[in-house]
Amino acid sequence: MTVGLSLLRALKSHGAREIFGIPGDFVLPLFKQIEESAILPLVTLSHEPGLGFAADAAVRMHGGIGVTVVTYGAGALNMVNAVANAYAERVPLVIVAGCPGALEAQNGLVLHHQVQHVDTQWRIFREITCDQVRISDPAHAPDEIARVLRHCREYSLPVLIEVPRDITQAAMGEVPVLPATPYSDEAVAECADEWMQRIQAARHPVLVVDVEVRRFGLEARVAELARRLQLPVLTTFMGRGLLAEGQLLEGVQLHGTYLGIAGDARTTALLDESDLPVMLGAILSDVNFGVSAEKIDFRRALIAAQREARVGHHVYPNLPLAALVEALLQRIPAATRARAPAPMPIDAPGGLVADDEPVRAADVSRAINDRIRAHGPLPIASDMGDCLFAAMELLPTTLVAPGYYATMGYGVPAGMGVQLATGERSLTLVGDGAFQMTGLELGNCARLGIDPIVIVLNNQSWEMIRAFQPESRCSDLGDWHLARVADAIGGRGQRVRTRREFKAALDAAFAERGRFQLIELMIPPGDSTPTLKRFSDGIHAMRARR
Ligand SMILES: Cc1ncc(Cc2c([C@H](C)O)sc(CCOP(=O)(O)OP(=O)(O)O)c2C)c(N)n1
Ligand SMILES: [Mg+2]
Repeated sequence: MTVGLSLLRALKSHGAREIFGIPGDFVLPLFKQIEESAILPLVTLSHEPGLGFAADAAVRMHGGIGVTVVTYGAGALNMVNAVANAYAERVPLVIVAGCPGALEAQNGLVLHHQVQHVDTQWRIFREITCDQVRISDPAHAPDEIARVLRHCREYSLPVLIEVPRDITQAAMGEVPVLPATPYSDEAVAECADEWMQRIQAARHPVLVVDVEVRRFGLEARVAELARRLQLPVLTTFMGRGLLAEGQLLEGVQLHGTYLGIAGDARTTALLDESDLPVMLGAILSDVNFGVSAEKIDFRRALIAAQREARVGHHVYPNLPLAALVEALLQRIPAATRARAPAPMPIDAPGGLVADDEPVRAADVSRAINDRIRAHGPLPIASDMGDCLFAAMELLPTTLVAPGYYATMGYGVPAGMGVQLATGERSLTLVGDGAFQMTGLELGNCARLGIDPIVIVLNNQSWEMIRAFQPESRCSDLGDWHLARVADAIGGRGQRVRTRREFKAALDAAFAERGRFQLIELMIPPGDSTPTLKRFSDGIHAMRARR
């Protein structure tokens, strides 16, 4: 077997479902084997940032690992921001990057795509991946690749595999799937005992769930834990959309998303006034917890994330989240206790009034919630901008978004990745500024056989920038007539100004299959969702207090 085929088989055996790639001369030998072997389907897009975001969203939906294949230098370095997003948001993404062969790397000439050093790509990716391997010696490479792929899965973080272009055809053995990294059952039991003692002694415990619960496929088990513990449940900003699938919510007291000063006061109080936050898979980020008026004292919390568990000041290292969840479940009788009070109705506006009033940012969640109430949840991708705050106003539904890393450009490629991964039509929320960055990837939909629906909140500005710094004039973007752009690249564009037009356009978009749909909402400049307004008011108020 060749290096290329063995690597492709290994990616598949470790949970890859497809390859997102853009070729270049440093990876053409590998591309040839990808296409000839068809071990994994190949999806090509137009620009590496979009490629990385699409692969990120796909693996968030189907689990396993995501895979991108890019050329050396110009390709891989063009994807750095998308990989950084995956690292920050704990996404298991494999970057297979071409690199120079051994001989050409030493022939004394500076190579095309090379930067300061022939290893610059490697050095940059060490900062945004948890492990790396360069396949330079096929005799030892299988074990090294196995180690890297296990790290990708077990830490749910990106990894780099460099493939020198002169080695792709060399012979290499099978890459083993290593057994799970061992950990101490005793430590898990001791931690679970300690957590249970504290949970039973607490007066107002609250369960907070975040992205690692999905990354490790634990939503059903965590929902069962929530049912048995009978605790109120909150998601973090990043964890919005967790437990939203199907029956997961049965008997779970999901009270919505913690938004601190920007959220519903009763929901916020569940965490701010809790004497024991139990935080599963939580990233302690400013977006998740920085908007708390009462600075949360995490020393009184129980926190399990990044393969360790914390209790007060001490830490249990090398403790997988799945093992802890199972150990906790073993300590709680399955018999359901007295029904706990029903959760508070999730603060989700509905009831779009389809009249001739100008459409506003607040109407986005109203219209989508009406759709969810009438037709059930649907997978949603959101970009960064006020659209992400609109996504916080939605009823429980699957959501992929750069909730913590907060990069623009994620939405459109992510919505495409969602449909490519699940076959389900996705709905994407994106601002006009972010659409300008990666929106043209939609031109690939016809070739890929997908038909996502995209709602662009076109306020003709970087409105969030203006919200944070009103005096900035750099935020004006002008009118790009994005509905016409959609028509030009194979979709159907509808530009709407009133709420009546919005409702009609949304109904028409869902009614038509076979081409992507773009609804361009002409939002009045200066308008924003109530959630963004509360966030920015709250942040200004907190800054004023400091
Ligand atoms: C790649 C990238 N560049 C810059 C930013 C900074 C930034 C925001 C955050 C603060 O980092 S929000 C925002 C404006 C977004 O404009 P648009 O997509 O039109 O959405 P809206 O008009 O709803 O704001 C920028 C430039 C970013 N998050 N990501
Ligand atoms: Mg905008």
